[in-house]
Amino acid sequence: MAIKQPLLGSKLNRASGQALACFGAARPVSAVGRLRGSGRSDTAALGSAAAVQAQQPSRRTCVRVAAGRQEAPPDPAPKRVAVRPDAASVVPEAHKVFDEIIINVKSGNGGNGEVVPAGRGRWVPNHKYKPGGNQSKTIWLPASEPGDGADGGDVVLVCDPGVESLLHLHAGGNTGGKKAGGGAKGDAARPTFAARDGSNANPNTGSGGPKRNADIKKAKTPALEIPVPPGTVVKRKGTGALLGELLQPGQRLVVARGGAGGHGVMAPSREQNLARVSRAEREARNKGVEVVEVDDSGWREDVKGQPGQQLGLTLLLRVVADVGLVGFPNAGKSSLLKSLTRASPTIAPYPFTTLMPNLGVLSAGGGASKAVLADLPGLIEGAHKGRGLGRNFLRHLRRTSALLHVVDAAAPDPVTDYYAVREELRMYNPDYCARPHVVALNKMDLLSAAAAAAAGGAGAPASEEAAAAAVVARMKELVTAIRGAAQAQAAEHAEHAYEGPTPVAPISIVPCCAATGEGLKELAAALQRALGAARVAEPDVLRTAPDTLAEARGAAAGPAAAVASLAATTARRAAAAEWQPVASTSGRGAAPAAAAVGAGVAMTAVAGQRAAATPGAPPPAPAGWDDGGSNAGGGWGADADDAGADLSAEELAAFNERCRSLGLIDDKGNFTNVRLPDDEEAAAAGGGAGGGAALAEVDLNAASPWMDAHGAASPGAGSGMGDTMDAADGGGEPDWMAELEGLDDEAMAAVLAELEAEEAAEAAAAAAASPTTSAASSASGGRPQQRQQQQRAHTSAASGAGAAASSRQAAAALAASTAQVGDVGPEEGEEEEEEGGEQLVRMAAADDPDAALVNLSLEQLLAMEKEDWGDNGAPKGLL
Ligand SMILES: Nc1nc2c(ncn2[C@@H]2O[C@H](COP(=O)(O)OP(=O)(O)OP(=O)(O)O)[C@@H](O)[C@H]2O)c(=O)[nH]1
Ligand SMILES: [Mg+2]
Repeated sequence: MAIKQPLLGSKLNRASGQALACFGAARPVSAVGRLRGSGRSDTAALGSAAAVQAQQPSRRTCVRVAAGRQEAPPDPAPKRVAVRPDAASVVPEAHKVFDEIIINVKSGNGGNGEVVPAGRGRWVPNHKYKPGGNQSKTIWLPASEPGDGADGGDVVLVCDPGVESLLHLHAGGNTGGKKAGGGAKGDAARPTFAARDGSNANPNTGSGGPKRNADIKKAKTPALEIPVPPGTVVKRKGTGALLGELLQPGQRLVVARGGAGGHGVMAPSREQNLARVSRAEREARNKGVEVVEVDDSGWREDVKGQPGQQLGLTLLLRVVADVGLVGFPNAGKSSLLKSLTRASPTIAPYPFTTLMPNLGVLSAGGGASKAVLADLPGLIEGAHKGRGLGRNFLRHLRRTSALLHVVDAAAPDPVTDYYAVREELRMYNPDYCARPHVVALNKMDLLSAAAAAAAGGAGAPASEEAAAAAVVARMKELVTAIRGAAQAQAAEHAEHAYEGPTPVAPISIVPCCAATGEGLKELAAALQRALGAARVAEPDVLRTAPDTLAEARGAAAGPAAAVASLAATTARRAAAAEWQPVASTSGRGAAPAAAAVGAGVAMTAVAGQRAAATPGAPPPAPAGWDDGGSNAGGGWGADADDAGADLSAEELAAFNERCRSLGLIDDKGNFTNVRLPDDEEAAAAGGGAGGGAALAEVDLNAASPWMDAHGAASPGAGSGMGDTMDAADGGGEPDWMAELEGLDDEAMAAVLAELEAEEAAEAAAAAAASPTTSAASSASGGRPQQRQQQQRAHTSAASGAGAAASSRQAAAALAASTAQVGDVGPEEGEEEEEEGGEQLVRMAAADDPDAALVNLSLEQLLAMEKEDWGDNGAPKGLL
C-alpha cells in the first residue's frame, strides 16, 4: 500500500537529481529529502546567512566550475557612510536622547546567477583583443561556465574613535528617508541604512548589474560601513537581544549579512530533464511515497539571489571613560571638564545644558597615564527611575572606574545634593557607589563672595580676613558633613542589608572653582589617586570590610556611639595616613576663593597634627571600604584633603546635627530609615515632621545665587527649571522631562492634556486588567493618588519598623525591606520587573500573615509593591 506522504508542497526538486546526473556524485539526496527552496528562505535571523553560505556547495547542483580560473578581483574599497554633523537637523530635538537611536538596516540582495542553455556555448567579447594584434575579437565560451550572482553588501558597524556620538545617525540614513524593502509598521520614520545589492552575473538575466567577464567567478559588493563611537551597544529592536558591543577602534560588527548571490546554472536539456524527473519519481515510489506532482523548476530558484536581511537595531552609547562626572544640573560639571581638559563642552546657566556625555583627556595631576573624563548630563532626584532621563545618563557610568561628584558649594544644601546623587547611583546600580570617588566642591568663588558680602563688603582688609575665615568654616562644615553623609549611607546600607557592595566614602573632598581655576590642580591629583585606587583595588577591596561593617551595624545598638565610632575610624585613618599637603594656591592672591582653597592645606595639616596627637589612638584600620590605608603615598585612602577627618566634641555635635537635619538620624540619635523623598513625597508630607521638614526645603532654584542671576533665562513662567521638573513629576513619565523643556504655555497645556489622557487610559487598562485593584485605584482617581497611597503605606511601614515593638511592625518592616530589595535590583526586562515584583510581594505576604493587619489591606499592599517595583527603575535592558 502506498504511503501518502506529502512532499512539502508535494513537489520534488529536480535540481538535486540533475546534480546526480551531472556529477554522478553519491550525494545523500533522497527524493523526499531535497525539497523545493530548501535552505534558501531561512535568512531572516542574524547569522543564518553564514549558515546558508556554508550550505552553498551542496546547493550548487548544476554548476560546473571550470578549472584554471583567474583569481577573483580584490575587494573594492568599502563604502562609508558620510558623517553629517549637521546640527541644524537635530536642534528641534533638543533634550531628547541623542546617545540612543533606533535604526533600520538592510543588507543587499544577492545578484542573480547566470543560466546557460545546456550544451550551448557562446561567443563572448575577448577583452585581450587589440586592433592590429593577432587576437580574435571574440572567443568561444564553453557552455559550462555560468556565472554566479554577487552576494549583497553587508551592513557593518565599525568602531570609529573619530566619532563621538550617535548624532550623525539621527541625521538620517542613506536611503533618502525611504524605507528599504518594506519593514515593520510604524518604523518608517527611523533612519534606514541599506547596503548595495549584489550585481547579477549577467545583465541579460536581470537588471542593473555590470557586464561581467565570464572568467570572474563572483563579483564582490562593498559593505556598507556605519561608523559608531567606542562604547556603542547594539541590540536587536523588538527582542532586545544583545548583538554586540563595539569598544576597540576598528572593531567591526556585521549586523546584516548580504543575501547570497544566485548560482550560475546550466539549464538542463529536455532529455536530461525527463530523465531526471523520471528518476526522482522512481526513487520516491521505491520509498513508498505517492508522488502527486514533480516540480522540476527548483533549479530556477537556485539562480535567483537571496534577499538581504532587514532588521531594526537599537544602538546605545555607553561612553568609555575612566572618570564619570556626576552631579545635579548646573553644578558645574561641564565647566570643570573644560577647565581640567581641552574639551569645550557647552556651558550655560540652565539645567540640562549637557545632553550627551562630553569627553576630555586629563593629563594634569602628576599621573603617569592620561585619564578620560566623561561629563554627563545632570542628574536629579528620581534619576534612577528615569526622571529627567536619568537612566539614560546613568548608564554611561557603567564603564567608568572612578567618579567625580561635582557639588555646587554655593547651593542651599550641598550635602543633601551630594547625598541625593549618591542615593540615585545606589538605587540605579549599587556597584557605582563602590567605586572610588572624589567630591569637587565647586563654585567656591560664589561662597567666598557671599561670605565677603556678609562680612561687610569686599575690599576692606579686615573684612576680607573675616570672609576668608567664614569660607573656611563653611568649607570645613561641608567636608565634615559630606563625610558624615557618606558614612551614614554606608551605615544605612549595612543596617538594611541592601544588595550590592557597601557605598564607599570619598577619597578626597576638594574645594575648587571652575571659573577661576583654583583647586583644579588638587582636583586632578585627587582624580589620579582615585584612578590609582580603582586600578589596584581588587573587587573585594571596593566592597565592605567586615570590621567596618560591624561598626556600622553597631549603630543600631548605640547610635551616638556608632557615629562616634565611625568618626573615630576616620580619625584613625587620618592619623595613619601619610599626610601629603595639598599644594597651596593661596599665594596667588588675597581673594577669598584663594584663601578658601589654601585653607584646605591649613586644615589638612591641623587635622593631621590633631589626629597624631590623640592619645591612645588605635592602630590603623585594615584596608576597607573607605580606608585601604595600606596605600601610603597618595593612593587609595590617602585623604590629603580630608579636613574633617578628626572630629572634636563640638564637631561631632555639629556632625550629628547635620545628620539630623538630613534626616539620617532621629532626635535620639538613632539611624532612621528615612530616605530623601522625591518632590511628590515632600509635597504630600507638606513639610511634615522630622527630617521631612528639612528635606522639603530642598529646592534647586530657591535662594541659589547663580540660579537667581540667570533665572530669567529659563523658559516658561515662574522659576523655569523648578516648574519643568514639577511638570515632569506630575506626568510621571520621565521622557516628558525632555519634551517639556522650552515649550511655550500653549504647547505645555497641550502636553499636559495629553499626559492626562494617557494616565486615564492607563488607569482604565489597569482597571480592566485587575478587578481587585481597580476599585482602589479608581476610587483614588489614578496614578498620583495611587502614589500617595503607596507613600502613606510606605510611611506607616517605615514608622512601624522604627518602633519595632510588635509582630505587625515587624511585618511592615519586612514588607518595606522587600520593597527595598526591588529598589536595588539590576536591570532586566520590563516583564521580569513585573513578575519579580509580584513574586516578591507574594513572598512578603506569604512570610507574613499579619501583613494585612498593618493598616493596609493585602490589595493595598499588592498595589503598593507593584507600583514600587515599577517605579524603582529596576532594570530595563542590559544597561
Ligand atoms: N561663579 C561660578 N560659576 C560657575 C562655576 N562653575 C560653573 N559655573 C557656572 O554654572 C553654570 C552651569 O555650569 P555648567 O558647567 O554648564 O553646569 P553643568 O553641571 O554641566 O550643568 P548641566 O549640563 O545642565 O548638568 C554656568 O553658568 C557656569 O558658568 C564656578 O566655579 N563659579
Ligand atoms: Mg553640563
